[in-house]
Amino acid sequence: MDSRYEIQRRAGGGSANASPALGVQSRRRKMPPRPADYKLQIIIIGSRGVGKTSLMERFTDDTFCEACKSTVGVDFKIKTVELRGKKIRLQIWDTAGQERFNSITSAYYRGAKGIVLVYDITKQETFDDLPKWMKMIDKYASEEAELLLVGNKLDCETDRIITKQTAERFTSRISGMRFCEASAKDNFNVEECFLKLVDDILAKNSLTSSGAWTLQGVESWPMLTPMLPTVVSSWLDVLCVVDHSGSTRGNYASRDSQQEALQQHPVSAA
Ligand SMILES: Nc1nc2c(ncn2[C@@H]2O[C@H](COP(=O)(O)OP(=O)(O)OP(=O)(O)O)[C@@H](O)[C@H]2O)c(=O)[nH]1
Repeated sequence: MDSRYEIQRRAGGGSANASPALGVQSRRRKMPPRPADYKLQIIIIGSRGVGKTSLMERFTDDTFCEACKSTVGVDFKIKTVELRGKKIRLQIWDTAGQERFNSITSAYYRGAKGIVLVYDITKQETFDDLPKWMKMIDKYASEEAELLLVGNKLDCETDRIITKQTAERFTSRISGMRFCEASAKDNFNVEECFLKLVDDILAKNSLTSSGAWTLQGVESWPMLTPMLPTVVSSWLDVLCVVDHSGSTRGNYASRDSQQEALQQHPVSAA
């Protein structure tokens, strides 16, 4: 197969009566965190119920939801990591697995530097669906995107249907695709998988080339900056806060609003 399947200002700071020690501490608190050097987008795709949201939430918040609602359209979360001496802000897009949302989710493939394709090791049909997802990748994603196949729900070993070897065989047919197994529930191998993907992206893209984005700060959004929670500072985050009343995650279920957003703020800098 040839195609590639926060600083809140603390009260007390600056008081003339404050002890010298407190003054030092207060000044320290005012030091802003070092800004991220780069921003990358990662998209998580795969069939319904395989654990895409769970993997994202485990990686970004270290939480697990036993009875999550199915994703509608797309959601995202932000996580900042340090790799290769650089601070990288990851924008992780979690897509709906239901086919009826494909027309919405497909618009998010193009800006992604990394694609996480997930199946459930206990559900044959989610593995059988992989070629269909590869077609989506071929059609909508950048050829430069790094691919990672994740067999999720490894805690359910006794119910395993898809062997590791079967998945490795599938992966070997796809140029450059990596494979790992993980459990969002047990927090097994989740961070490792994501970090490996990010490292691959960094290795492939020169950090100073157009392959990675130089972070654009919120300074260019003076009217909106006071509205932003700490973790939300890019233009796209601003857009989502406006749309979703302070939520740190976005959700676009409307194709019109999504297209409008993409037109006003192109996701890809390529
Ligand atoms: N045992 C086990 N259950 C998991 C794991 N990851 C997710 N689940 C469960 O699987 C179900 C679906 O998880 P989600 O994260 O919502 O799956 P999704 O792929 O985002 O689903 P859609 O949004 O419908 O596409 C939920 O009941 C989760 O609690 C895991 O690693 N192990």
